Amino acid sequence: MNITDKVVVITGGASGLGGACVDWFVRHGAKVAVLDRRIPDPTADPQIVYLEADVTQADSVAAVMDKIAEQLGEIRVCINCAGIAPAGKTVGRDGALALDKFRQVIDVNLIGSFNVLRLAAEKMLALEPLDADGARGVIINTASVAAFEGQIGQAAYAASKGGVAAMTLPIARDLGPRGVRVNTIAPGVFETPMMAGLNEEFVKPLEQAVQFPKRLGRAEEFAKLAAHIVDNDYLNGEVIRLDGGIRMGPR
Ligand SMILES: CCCCCCCCCCCCC[C@H](O)CC(=O)SCCNC(=O)CCNC(=O)[C@H](O)C(C)(C)COP(=O)(O)OP(=O)(O)OC[C@H]1O[C@@H](n2cnc3c(N)ncnc32)[C@H](O)[C@@H]1OP(=O)(O)O
Ligand SMILES: NC(=O)c1ccc[n+]([C@@H]2O[C@H](COP(=O)([O-])OP(=O)(O)OC[C@H]3O[C@@H](n4cnc5c(N)ncnc54)[C@H](O)[C@@H]3O)[C@@H](O)[C@H]2O)c1
Repeated sequence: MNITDKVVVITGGASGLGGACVDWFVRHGAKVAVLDRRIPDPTADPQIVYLEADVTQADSVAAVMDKIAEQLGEIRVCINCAGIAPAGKTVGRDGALALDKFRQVIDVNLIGSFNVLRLAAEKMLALEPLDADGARGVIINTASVAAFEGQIGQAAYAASKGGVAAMTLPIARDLGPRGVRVNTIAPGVFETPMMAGLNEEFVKPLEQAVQFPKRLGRAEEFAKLAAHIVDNDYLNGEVIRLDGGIRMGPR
């Protein structure tokens, strides 16, 4: 799908990987709607609309989708980057992990992603096809390598990202007949404010665990893959690791 003048909804676009996607898609001529719980001072850029919303809230996200369609036009791409990655051992020094802590991670990362994509897909399915294939839209979710090799303290996070990875194909099967492609990126370890939450002593082993290049990923490298997924009409139903070949150890 050619991205010029298309409307792209990016959750978590106020920071990190989502923010890099905002920059990339604006630079390549898209109209971008940022859905985030933290909104920076709205830019003067007419190509970007910032909308404050919590991805876990059904009604507010539905209202925001309506606003985006009214303000920017037909939603053709939805990129789910909003997420949290708190750590907590199943049983830590303070005893069993509080269930609400586990629930919150699932709520934001898994349920929040589904909440947004289901409403974006509903908008896409009502649109005219863009080409002879019948393409109507593209959805990209964000999992993590933790979905496959979660570390100590990542039970909740890994479960949430495992769910994001696992739902990719069934949602692609649901939406394929109506021309919407669904893929998921599973990033390795990327230089973002989220990673800054991890003690430096824990980051070094992760950097060393990357096969090549031995460094953290750059947010623009994530955006470049997201852009390729949108551009390549034959990519569908896939979870794509973007990780320099890292296979994480227990810690
Ligand atoms: C409440 C703690 C705040 C932690 C913030 C976490 C931010 C996470 C940011 C990640 C964002 C990127 C996510 C992305 O998808 C990619 C990845 O998944 S990269 C992998 C990210 N890894 C983690 O998030 C690991 C999470 N786990 C931990 O941080 C810890 O295990 C813990 C849950 C905080 C528990 O640690 P402790 O309470 O210290 O208990 P332990 O028994 O495990 O510690 C014993 C001993 O080992 C040392 N240690 C603990 N964790 C690590 C580690 N990850 N690397 C190296 N060493 C570790 C710990 O210091 C103890 O040493 P001691 O004090 O006994 O000398
Ligand atoms: N940074 C990494 O190494 C890495 C690796 C693998 C996967 N990921 C995933 O990539 C995504 C982006 O991570 P990042 O590193 O850019 O993090 P980040 O913390 O820089 O950005 C996350 C954004 O999501 C927003 N957000 C969080 N909860 C929200 C909610 N309930 N509603 C709306 N917005 C919400 C935050 O406000 C923030 O702007 C996350 O899903 C994360 O789990 C990150």
